[in-house]
Amino acid sequence: MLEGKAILAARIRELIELTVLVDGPESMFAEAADRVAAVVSILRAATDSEPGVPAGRGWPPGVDDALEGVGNPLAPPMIIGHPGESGADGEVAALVTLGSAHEGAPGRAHGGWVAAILDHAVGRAAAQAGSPGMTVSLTVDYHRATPYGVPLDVRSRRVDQAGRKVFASAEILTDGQVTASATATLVTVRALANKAGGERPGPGSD
Ligand SMILES: CCCCCCCC(=O)SCCNC(=O)CCNC(=O)[C@H](O)C(C)(C)COP(=O)(O)OP(=O)(O)OC[C@H]1O[C@@H](n2cnc3c(N)ncnc32)[C@H](O)[C@@H]1OP(=O)(O)O
Repeated sequence: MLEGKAILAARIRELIELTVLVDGPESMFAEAADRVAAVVSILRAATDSEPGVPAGRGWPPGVDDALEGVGNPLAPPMIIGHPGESGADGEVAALVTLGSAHEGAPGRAHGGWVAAILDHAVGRAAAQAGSPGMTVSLTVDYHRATPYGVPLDVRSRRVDQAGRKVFASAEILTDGQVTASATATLVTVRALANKAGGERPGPGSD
């Protein structure tokens, strides 16, 4: 594990939260922006990559993953349960805590983030069931407010399979109540199936 990267990402998440929450004089923002620019230049000096080029994160999800990567400041991150902690019948259990930066309607998580969590959860469930694939259809039902600032319990499972199509479902719960649920169709992709436990193909492989 890249511990230093995870620590940096955690600090950046804090920075994002505070940037959303804080109000203050222009001078404070200017000073903070200058200091952030200094940090950016440290990282820029260490890479030839340009922002926006494919990161080639590949498979399986790693430290830079968009949802569960502890080294990716955009990832909440989602903590996927150890197989031993999974729910019954091959359920995948995960925990995720969103913050103020993920707010949509006042006081509740943005529906897009809720959908992203559910999308990732069904992907994880398909992979755990031995059929890693890509989501081709995701139907989300928003039952009640999904809060931020508290750990959310995420459950997912493969429901069925027909040829390359994998059907999966997932829910987000808080205080034992389902706030959002999803059903999904994924299509198994040969490169993922071949590499589920091994090398990491680039994005767009099939
Ligand atoms: C472990 C970590 C989990 C990470 C989870 C991340 C989840 C994601 O974000 S995945 C990224 C978002 N999804 C995508 O980018 C997928 C975009 N789609 C694609 O690239 C292509 O559709 C691809 C490669 C998956 C499949 O293409 P292709 O191999 O040509 O399959 P295709 O023949 O069109 O379809 C296969 C089957 O799926 C069905 N299908 C395709 N699209 C849909 C759809 N939207 N709804 C229902 N069924 C569909 C087809 O009808 C076909 O069914 P059948 O076998 O019965 O004829």
